[in-house]
Amino acid sequence: MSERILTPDLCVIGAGSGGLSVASGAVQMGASVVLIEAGEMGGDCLNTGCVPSKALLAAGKAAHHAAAGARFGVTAGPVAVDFAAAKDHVAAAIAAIAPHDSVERFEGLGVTVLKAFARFEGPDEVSADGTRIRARRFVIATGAKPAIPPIPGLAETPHLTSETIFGLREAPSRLLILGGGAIGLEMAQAHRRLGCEVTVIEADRALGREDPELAAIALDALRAEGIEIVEGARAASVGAGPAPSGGVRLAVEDGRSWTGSHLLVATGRAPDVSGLNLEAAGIAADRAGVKVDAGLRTTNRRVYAIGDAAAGLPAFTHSAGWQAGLVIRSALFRLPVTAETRAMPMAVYTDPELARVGPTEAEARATHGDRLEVIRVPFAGSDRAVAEGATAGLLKLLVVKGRPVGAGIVGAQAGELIGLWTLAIGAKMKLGAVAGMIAPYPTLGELSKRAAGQHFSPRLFESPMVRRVVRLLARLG
Ligand SMILES: Cc1cc2nc3c(=O)[nH]c(=O)nc-3n(C[C@H](O)[C@H](O)[C@H](O)COP(=O)(O)OP(=O)(O)OC[C@H]3O[C@@H](n4cnc5c(N)ncnc54)[C@H](O)[C@@H]3O)c2cc1C
Ligand SMILES: NC(=O)c1ccc[n+]([C@@H]2O[C@H](COP(=O)([O-])OP(=O)(O)OC[C@H]3O[C@@H](n4cnc5c(N)ncnc54)[C@H](O)[C@@H]3O)[C@@H](O)[C@H]2O)c1
Repeated sequence: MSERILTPDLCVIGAGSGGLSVASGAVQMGASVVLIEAGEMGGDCLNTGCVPSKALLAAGKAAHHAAAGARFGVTAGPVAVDFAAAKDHVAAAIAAIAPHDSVERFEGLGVTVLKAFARFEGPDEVSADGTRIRARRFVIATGAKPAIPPIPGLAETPHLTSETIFGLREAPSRLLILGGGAIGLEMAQAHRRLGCEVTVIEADRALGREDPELAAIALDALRAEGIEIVEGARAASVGAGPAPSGGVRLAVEDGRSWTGSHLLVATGRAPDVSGLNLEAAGIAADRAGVKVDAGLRTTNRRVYAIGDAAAGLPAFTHSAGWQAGLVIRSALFRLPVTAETRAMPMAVYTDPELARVGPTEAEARATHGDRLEVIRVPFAGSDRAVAEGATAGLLKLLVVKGRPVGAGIVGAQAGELIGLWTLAIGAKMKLGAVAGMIAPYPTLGELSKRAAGQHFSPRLFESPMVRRVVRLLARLG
């Protein structure tokens, strides 16, 4: 049988958040596109990442609210959790979104989809299950995999990762979670609220990349729900738990140990470029991922890399989607692009949520020194937060010369609230625009207006000059 040879404008490897966005955008703008996917269409986000994690958190939230109505004068009977039914909700959420990412939809758009594993055969050729693709441009969008640390005993001990935990049909009675980052804490709260005992063991600081003042509010809330979060505890060994209960035993460097029915390893993710034969195409990569320049080109100028597979870029679905847009501009329209992450937001979807755009206070202080102004607005000052009993929260705004450079929010709806600051920072708006905005009352959105207003209040309310002008005008009648 002779080999099939395809010669599209664009060949995209990986049909996850990044690859799907490039393929659909490019084909709808008239490019011929081949999209190659070895696993499930939709990649990590749809199948083992964002969607199942947010669906499981939603199930946990339902259980929590059912049990927490007494302060509103609402009580029901004892709350019963059917863990398998919660997993049915997770599966239903994936199934509802899957058609949007499906082979059928993409072929309907005109993309040639190959369900196969891709590897480079040379600088301008990729092969996939007997098909050779010689494209004008290639995009590597192969994502990342859970990174499993070399802890003695871990490889031999059954453990879960984000790729397997959503498949559990029975609730773990006692879940140990290694790693207090986004995955560890989202999974901790979802499982705790669905009735599991949960301990999180973190080598450093939980939510360690976030502002400690904001992280502390989220961590206090999680601890108050009964989640044990142990910080500064680096795992030293893993093995079977004591008979007869068995399970898993995890020991940390200072000698303490915990036993659990299950262990989730959530210690970060590693770019997935194995088997791509990058050397054949002259593409440099290391443990951080495929090396890219500011225009997302690899060391082979025909080839771009985006998303979790690319080194040094924020590893989120919205980040991969935004990079896809840049690649389309560069590859199809030959316009110069720069992957500048100044206005890249992030959110951790625990309750309360924690969201940020721009640097943390410490990072901004290192860059701007004394020019940095820090404005804090507690959620307790929001009438809406009081009405809803959601006063645990803080908005922290970082300002330099009258413009916002960063915002961090912990509290209800933080992931939604960060949108305004993402726009303001991205568009380099002045704070006056946000201070002058009319926010509906009572909304949490008023917190943003109030933060911007706080920048002006000393200049308005404590200024002798303003007082003199007002008195003068009053005398003039
Ligand atoms: C538990 C969890 C929760 C998350 N929650 C969020 C969230 O709430 N918000 C958010 O923004 N991000 C979240 N993320 C991160 C998000 O899922 C990733 O950043 C995003 O999926 C990266 O997209 P990508 O296109 O780079 O890779 P992926 O979506 O992983 O897609 C890569 C695809 O490439 C395929 N592939 C790999 N190698 C080959 C090959 N050689 N040939 C053919 N195909 C190949 C893979 O099978 C895969 O389908 C979460 C991640 C996890 C694990
Ligand atoms: N809401 C979201 O946007 C969201 C949710 C989940 C995942 N994600 C993406 O997935 C990525 C991976 O998430 P993650 O939580 O696995 O990684 P992470 O890097 O955010 O956190 C991993 C944590 O594990 C700790 N750790 C590492 N080795 C350890 C050891 N031996 N013992 C104890 N602790 C150890 C680290 O100190 C770190 O705090 C995130 O960075 C993010 O890009 C995003």
